[in-house]
Amino acid sequence: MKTLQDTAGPWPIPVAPGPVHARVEVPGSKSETNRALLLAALADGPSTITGALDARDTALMRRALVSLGVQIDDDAGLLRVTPPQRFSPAPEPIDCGLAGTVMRFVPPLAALAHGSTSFVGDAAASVRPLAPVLHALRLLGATVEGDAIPCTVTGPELLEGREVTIDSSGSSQFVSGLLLAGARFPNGLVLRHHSPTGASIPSRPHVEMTLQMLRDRGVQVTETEPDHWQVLPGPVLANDQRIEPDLTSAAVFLAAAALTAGSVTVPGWPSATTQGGDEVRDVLRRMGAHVELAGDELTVTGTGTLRAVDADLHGSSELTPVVAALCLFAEGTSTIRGVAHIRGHETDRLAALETELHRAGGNVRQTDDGLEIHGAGLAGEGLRPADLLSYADHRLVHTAVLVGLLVPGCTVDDVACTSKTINHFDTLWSTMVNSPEDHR
Ligand SMILES: O=C(O)C1=C[C@@H](OP(=O)(O)O)[C@@H](O)[C@H](O)C1
Ligand SMILES: C=C(OP(=O)(O)O)C(=O)O
Repeated sequence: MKTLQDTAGPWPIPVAPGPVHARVEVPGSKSETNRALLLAALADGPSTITGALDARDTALMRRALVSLGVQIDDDAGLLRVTPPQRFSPAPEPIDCGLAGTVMRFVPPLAALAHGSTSFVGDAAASVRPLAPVLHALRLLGATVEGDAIPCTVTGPELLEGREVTIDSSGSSQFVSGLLLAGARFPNGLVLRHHSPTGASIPSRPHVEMTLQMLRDRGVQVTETEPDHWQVLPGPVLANDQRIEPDLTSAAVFLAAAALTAGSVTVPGWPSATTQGGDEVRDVLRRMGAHVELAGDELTVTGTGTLRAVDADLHGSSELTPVVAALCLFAEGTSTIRGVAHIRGHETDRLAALETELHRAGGNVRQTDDGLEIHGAGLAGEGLRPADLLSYADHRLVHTAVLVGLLVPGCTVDDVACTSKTINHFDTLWSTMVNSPEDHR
């Protein structure tokens, strides 16, 4: 089996030899891990984190925090995080890679260091929106050069501001990043979202995740009215956190069951969660799959029927690339709506999905806020083998492997970019596709 290490060129996507039957242990949530790391760095004493995701985005977060003076020890997967007395400016530019959570969550923390910290990233990072966070830091009293990656944040002796209004319709991470550090600003934080066009904050469950993790650490944060938060200044209490599996990462594996009339089980599924990826259960059910949560095991069983769906993914926009692949094989015309802002994700996902699904013969059109997909049915009528492109976007690889699962002869150019959220994705995927039935 070819793995990332020996794959230089396009990766031949494994074709389903029949129904996929597998049990897949999905790594920890990127969103929870990076919040837990950041909050541990801001805490009043050492914290531990178990089940943390170990992938590129979390490695970048760890390195960023260490360069600001945080100590992180890895004891066979148990992370011990010890905050410094006071953050020190990073001696070298902080590499954000293509991680939204690093580029939006770390600058507010860097503003607490007295001195200058620079931020750099992958080529595509510089077109991801960041200005609202940097604008807020200026209002709070930091000096900021730049409006995107690369940029430099210089913290004063004391941040004197308190009230900021930003437009967070481009990403929920703007609000999350400011709220996460808010209790450590000397005057706390009063934060409002206001969009001149009336556009709302996307990926709302991620804001709930931020609020819940703050409250779990004793931070007093209230949503005084819709889109208006107040964070009181005070300590962030150290704690010990266990990270849930990443439910958005799980989606691509579960989708394989729906596409092949197979059955995929993901253990560790939380009964209650703030992860937007949990929405995948509802989408799969509405498309015709059988979805069952027994204890903490989620099993999706394909029924051989895949119905078109009208899916508003405004709250769970990360799911769009996987849902788009499912819609490609559905019976009838599907609509994905509410996700205009994913043009600012790792790539312009609406344009990329339109182009790549076309490449495989799909009948797909991007709309103002989503996609319209005329499904080819599970028989894949009219679809053809294609050399699919990923645009350095891990979730475009997820789309590609689902297309190639049913359309023999497809490749994807950069399977290695999946390491953003899943290490060794190619091995995990090939193993799942080729699992013998008795390995359920
Ligand atoms: O806060 C977070 O951890 C995230 C928020 C969401 O961002 P957007 O609001 O930009 O969609 C999500 O898509 C991203 O993958 C992770
Ligand atoms: C949008 C995503 O990532 P990021 O955290 O970099 O915004 C994603 O993982 O789908």
